[in-house]
Amino acid sequence: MKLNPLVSQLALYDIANTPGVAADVSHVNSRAEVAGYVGEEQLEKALEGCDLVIIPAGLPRKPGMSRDDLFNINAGIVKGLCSAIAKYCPTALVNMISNPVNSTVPIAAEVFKEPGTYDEKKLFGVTTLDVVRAKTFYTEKAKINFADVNVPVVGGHAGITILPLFSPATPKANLAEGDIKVLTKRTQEGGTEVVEAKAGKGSATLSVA
Ligand SMILES: NC(=O)c1ccc[n+]([C@@H]2O[C@H](COP(=O)([O-])OP(=O)(O)OC[C@H]3O[C@@H](n4cnc5c(N)ncnc54)[C@H](O)[C@@H]3O)[C@@H](O)[C@H]2O)c1
Ligand SMILES: O=C(O)C[C@H](O)C(=O)O
Repeated sequence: MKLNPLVSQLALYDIANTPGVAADVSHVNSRAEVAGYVGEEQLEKALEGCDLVIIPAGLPRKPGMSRDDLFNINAGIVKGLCSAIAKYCPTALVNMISNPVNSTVPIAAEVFKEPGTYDEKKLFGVTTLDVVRAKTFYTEKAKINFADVNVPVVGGHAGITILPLFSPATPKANLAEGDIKVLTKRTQEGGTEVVEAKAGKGSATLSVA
């Protein structure tokens, strides 16, 4: 976001350690001014005037966990943040990263419906990672150039709800049905692949960006 030329102000909010992250990010050479806010008492200031709110707050999975196992803790965190969004920047676009995305997006919708600020065109679950993975695995298997590869992915962001569509993928590669099954499964399990490789030290962060 700091590198995005459309961003003029970047407000970082966390319950801890924001000043350090904000100082670090502020040194990226782009026009966006960076401010760090820490703790609930500064949430109002962080959100005031925001056009876009990106929510990556909450627990990541550990090996052996499903995204649903994060529900109890992350649902509460998302609910709190969305209530504040409804109050302090009710017209902002909201990008939900916190898992389980299949549940945190509907939670956000319900929170926004209460004060009447819900707009289905302004609430998004972040599933770009599924597209990134599908493109990478397809490109490697098809032995084609990475430029201009397109693989649509529909559905949600957990296991079999992630549905990569390799048949209409371009450029066409005419992969065997068995290969498509393997690529589909690997895309659906991409998050688990990273969580297991990180062995308890978090989930995907680099491929997301
Ligand atoms: N949708 C996706 O593509 C995608 C990709 C990667 C991670 N995730 C999800 O994003 C979430 C965060 O993952 P991570 O690896 O960045 O975890 P992390 O532990 O590195 O960061 C989570 C941050 O949330 C903060 N936090 C906790 N409660 C908060 C609150 N009430 N308000 C604001 N901040 C709060 C923590 O202090 C921490 O800094 C997880 O649920 C993870 O599963 C989703
Ligand atoms: O898999 C996870 O827990 C994190 C994220 O949703 C991912 O797809 O990498």
